[in-house]
Amino acid sequence: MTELTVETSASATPPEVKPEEETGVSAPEIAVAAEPSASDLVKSTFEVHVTLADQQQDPNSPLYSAKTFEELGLHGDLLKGIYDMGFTKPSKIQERALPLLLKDPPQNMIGQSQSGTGKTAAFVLTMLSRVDFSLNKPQAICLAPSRELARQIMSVVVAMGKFTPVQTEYAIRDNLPKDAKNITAHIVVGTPGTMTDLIRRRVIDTSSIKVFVLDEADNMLDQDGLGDQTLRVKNMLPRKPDMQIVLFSATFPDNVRAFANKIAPNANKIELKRNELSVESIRQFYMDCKSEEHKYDVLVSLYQLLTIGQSIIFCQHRSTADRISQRMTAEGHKVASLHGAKDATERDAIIDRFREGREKVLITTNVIARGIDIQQVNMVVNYDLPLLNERGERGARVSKDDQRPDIETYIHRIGRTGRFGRKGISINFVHDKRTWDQMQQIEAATGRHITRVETNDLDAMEEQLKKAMK
Ligand SMILES: Nc1ncnc2c1ncn2[C@@H]1O[C@H](COP(=O)(O)OP(=O)(O)OP(=O)(O)O)[C@@H](O)[C@H]1O
Repeated sequence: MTELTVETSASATPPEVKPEEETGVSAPEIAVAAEPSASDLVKSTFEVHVTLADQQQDPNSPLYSAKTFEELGLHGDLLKGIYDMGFTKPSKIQERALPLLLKDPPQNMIGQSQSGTGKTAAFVLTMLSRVDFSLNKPQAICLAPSRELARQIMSVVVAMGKFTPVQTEYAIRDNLPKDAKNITAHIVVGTPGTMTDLIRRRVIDTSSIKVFVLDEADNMLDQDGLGDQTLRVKNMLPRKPDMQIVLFSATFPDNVRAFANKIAPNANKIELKRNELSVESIRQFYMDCKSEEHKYDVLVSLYQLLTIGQSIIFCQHRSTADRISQRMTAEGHKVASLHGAKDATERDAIIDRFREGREKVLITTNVIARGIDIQQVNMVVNYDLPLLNERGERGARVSKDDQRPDIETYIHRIGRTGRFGRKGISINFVHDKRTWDQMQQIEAATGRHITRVETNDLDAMEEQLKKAMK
């Protein structure tokens, strides 16, 4: 391996790995308490349960925990990429997941960790370290639920693989010419519909694929949403024993977990406790609005606060996102709006401008509720709470009478702030008994308190929220 001289500012005191008392799960399992580290931005404490596929092995063994990137046996070019990105030591999830992901023979992984804790680097490193760069064929496929997230994942592949000869290609809509032939890139990142299309048309030859990654896996396997297409991709991959299937998300609701176990059999598992699904560094608030119309006035009164850092406003429908962004723009406020009805080029331009900080306020739908990592976002507003329809489906139209909040989407939405230990605030707008009840259900399910913010006294409101942002 190439020798590296690495400057690190970290004086990491590795947290102790503590054996867990009886957990009630048949396979070996431990709890790892993540302790605050002065040199690290990850200050939250949370527990993960590690369950090894091989029940003869001890998950408590140092073999399954890496306090440094060096001890993972990565190629020097990859280590260089990691340090070039400014990472000095593995985050909690990386510490636990990477030894399992990189082990030979390859094993499947179902990994859960809170939003903004570094799951992407874990699966990107897995793909990069398994690819044979001398073979010009696709060897790793990664699927994500939106083009925005696929593009972001690709930027991590490119940054981390900067010192390697890795070649990459997108499988996202309107990216390749219609007559594109035979992709020779090593790693292909995309959305399930376009990936299916490219494999079917034999533009992607899957015979050498050895790593299959699903980011936001619960969403990708959601049988009412992307599940069918994801399954189609999976079924077109070669059936070989060393195929590594890697599923990651911050949420794995019970109904998806069973399906995940089928898709990734005999997987090593890292799981979060049910009431530790969202990070502590996100302070959650709500505002009592008098009516649907009053929600707009309250949003406008927040404008100064929204632009202190950057903020994302989530609406249930594209039409609402368009309506409020047009109205705010007409009234002289600078806001951008992004949703799935816009064309690909426009979507790319909008998210890129927001990423560069050229737009401060982004009004959007669930399309970017998951995965998007923009560290300057310190505020998320749920203009509408995320809802499921009466059949428990997300993404489909929800009528006024539907009652159930979409807890998973809520957790992902607020996770757009408070990235990697940074502070962030989220504000829910409630305006009647129905939305109040929905918020109560969210509070109960996530186990995190949601504090009321004064809407009548603007100065008091600003003071309260500014304090929480510091
Ligand atoms: N070891 C590390 N050291 C420093 N920063 C890191 C490290 N690992 C990841 N990060 C940074 O942490 C941020 C969040 O990481 P990432 O986007 O992978 O989170 P995630 O767990 O996938 O979140 P989500 O569930 O929202 O998708 C990124 O900006 C990433 O660059």
